[in-house]
Amino acid sequence: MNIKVLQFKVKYGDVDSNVSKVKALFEEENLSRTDIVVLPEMWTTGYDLKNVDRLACRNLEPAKSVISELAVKYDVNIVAGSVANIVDDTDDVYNTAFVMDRSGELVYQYSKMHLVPMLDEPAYLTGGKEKVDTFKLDGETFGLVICYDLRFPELFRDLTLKGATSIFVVAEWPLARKKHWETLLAARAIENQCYIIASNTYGEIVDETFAGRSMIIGPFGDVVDEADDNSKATVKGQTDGKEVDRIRKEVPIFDSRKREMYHFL
Ligand SMILES: NC(=O)CCC(=O)C(=O)O
Repeated sequence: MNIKVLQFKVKYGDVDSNVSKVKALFEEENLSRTDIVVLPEMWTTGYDLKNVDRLACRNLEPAKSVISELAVKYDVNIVAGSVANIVDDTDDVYNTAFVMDRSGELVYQYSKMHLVPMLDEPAYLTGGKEKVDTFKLDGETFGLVICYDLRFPELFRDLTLKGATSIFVVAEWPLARKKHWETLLAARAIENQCYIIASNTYGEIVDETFAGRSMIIGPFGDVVDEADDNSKATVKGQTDGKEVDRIRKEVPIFDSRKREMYHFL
């Protein structure tokens, strides 16, 4: 699968501008041989949490329709990062990631379960109550987590044991913890012998500076491609199930596991 991760600067609290930017980026890219396009976390609003009740999508709209149209227009699957989202006529706002296939159909959605205290999410958002699951795009099995979830290896192991050979991490990860971002992404790839496809925003956005460094890491921990920490970029790479099989034969950790010896898994 040919993947493109779009690294761009999310505009704080300006849904219209962010939607226009995403449409323009799709227009700019040559997507004729791309299978999956990936966006970052909270791309419609940024971390404007004080206004999130007013800015949030409702049942993923209008973001879902925009992404659906782009998927059909460019014949591409889209891992549409995440958006602030309210379900039906409730008051709770979730940080919800979603995925649309080439025909513009919703394939998967997941609301972030680990809310990040360092960005004040628990004060404004409600944590997702559904477990993560895998989903298929063009016959390949994927997983998806959101930003702070990166610090919880249990999720990645769950997804890998359910058959994911590539896991997306959609994020707005601050520069202050860039080292953690790079190290944990590599660790999750190495320990699960899978591709990690990570999208982030960059630069100073009101009171936080984000780390950029969107990247694709292979199942042996090698960086396939990465963006720098302070500019717009497109990160490109391919996933290959045969490479995952090869690495898992070479270092057979899944055969060596001792499930009965672990307290939690
Ligand atoms: N948006 C996030 O979840 C940021 C996570 C973060 O800052 C960290 O884990 O460190």
